[in-house]
Amino acid sequence: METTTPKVLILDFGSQYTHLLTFRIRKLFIFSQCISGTSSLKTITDLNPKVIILSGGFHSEDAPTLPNGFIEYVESNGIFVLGISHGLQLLVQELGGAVDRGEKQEYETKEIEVLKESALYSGGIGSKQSVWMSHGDESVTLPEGFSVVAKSQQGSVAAIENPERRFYGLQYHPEVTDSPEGMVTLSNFLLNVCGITPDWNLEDVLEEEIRAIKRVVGDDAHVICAVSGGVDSTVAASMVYKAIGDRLHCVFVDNGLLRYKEQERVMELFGTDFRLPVTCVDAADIFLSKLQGVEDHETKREIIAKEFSSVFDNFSIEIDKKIGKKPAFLVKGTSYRPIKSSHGDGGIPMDMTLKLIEPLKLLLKTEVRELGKILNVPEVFLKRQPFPESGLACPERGLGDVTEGNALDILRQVDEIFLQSIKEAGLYDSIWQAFAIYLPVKTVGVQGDKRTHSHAVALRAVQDGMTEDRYKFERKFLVEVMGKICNSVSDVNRVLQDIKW
Ligand SMILES: Nc1ncnc2c1ncn2[C@@H]1O[C@H](COP(=O)(O)OP(=O)(O)OP(=O)(O)O)[C@@H](O)[C@H]1O
Repeated sequence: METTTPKVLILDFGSQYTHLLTFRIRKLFIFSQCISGTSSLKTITDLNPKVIILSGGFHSEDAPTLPNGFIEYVESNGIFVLGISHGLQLLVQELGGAVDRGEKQEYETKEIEVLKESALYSGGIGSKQSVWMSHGDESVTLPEGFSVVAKSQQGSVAAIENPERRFYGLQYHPEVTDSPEGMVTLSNFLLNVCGITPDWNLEDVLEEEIRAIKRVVGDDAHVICAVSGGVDSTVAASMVYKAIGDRLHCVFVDNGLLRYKEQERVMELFGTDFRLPVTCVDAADIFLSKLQGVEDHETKREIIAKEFSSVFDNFSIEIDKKIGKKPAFLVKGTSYRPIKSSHGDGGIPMDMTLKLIEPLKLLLKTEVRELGKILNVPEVFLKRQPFPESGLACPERGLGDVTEGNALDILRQVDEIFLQSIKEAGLYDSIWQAFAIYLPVKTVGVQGDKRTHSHAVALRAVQDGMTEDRYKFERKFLVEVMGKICNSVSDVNRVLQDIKW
């Protein structure tokens, strides 16, 4: 079975829920993949999907449209198409219908009524249901051959279909929990309407990836795996180890941008909890000297990527000296991540002589964790919260020149107090990612009985990596942590809470 060819291809037109949709469909044991709504027809046809979902998004004059020849391609290949929200309107327009800036703008939970029998609403869905609507435009004229399957309370179109031509549309978001019967509707569509067999599972993914790694690497070549101590690279390393055994050489780089005592902690984890062959390269001085005085995020990223590349190239030369065989490949653990991720990096591109292998790049972090369980990776790795490749210099953690004064020291101490307090309160496993942010500004405060002119820092915690919702701490917890930070980290007199939406 092909486990990495998507049966469902989602064209992303910018909705905040698109990645949730990808995840929810995979939870139905159907492999779905999301690509940009501006992708070319060739990119789409190369992926050879059985179903295409046009995601929601924002309507504007220059919003992307479907590529030329899209309708001819899907119809001549028997591909089913489902438009969701903005995607429904795109479909309507593309097929000759009309969409207008509606009077009935709906951004809330609404009741819809199913008006006719449809395979979309079989399996015990009531004729009335609550759904999450999020749209300003509405379809005023449907293309020929379409019928309205459901309407909202306000009388606007909620679901449409043209079964003969395999086109369907939902004006609401079935993937969010505010549409309680949405997942049954999606499952009806994929299983009953499109006839997809729900047979995707991570055991098969693992087997297929191991076969692919063996095929690419061959019987002789050696491989470097860049491990950060995080979930993804540990799982990737375990997977590659299973495929090629001792021809794998793992490297952990201390780039001077790691968290408090991270080098010792990670090396201890690899030494005691999980015996992978890991070498630690201390490159802190070189990374920090290159970053000196740099404030621009993009420049920081480029410098970090370049230095990582040269560390990996040098490591392969060292291995060559030791065993007389130069590794030809570099494995990275990069997993699939929502574009608007709080993670910060989005994967740093590398320029190296080594050929890159990213065996997890189509899997979501929750899926990587599942895969890790199958591979018996210890829980202590699997439960670790994500930490970006550019570390404390990531644009969301260290603003401005992170080498200035004691910025990194401050950031490490504040981050450590925050994370330890979260662990002591038993909250670590309920939070997707929590971290401190260094702000390059000084504020006036009163500490003890003297006025101080010290740094402000911020704290951020994300509840869920998919929706990016913030974690809602109890006020008492925050007051205590903030007090602890101001009392024990010299040079900090103000702590803010980051509640970025
Ligand atoms: N300090 C480091 N030393 C060696 N490799 C690293 C280091 N930091 C990141 N990497 C490599 O870069 C990849 C991408 O890092 P990033 O943190 O952005 O993504 P990730 O998918 O969360 O990975 P992980 O869960 O392994 O940290 C990692 O999977 C790993 O292969």
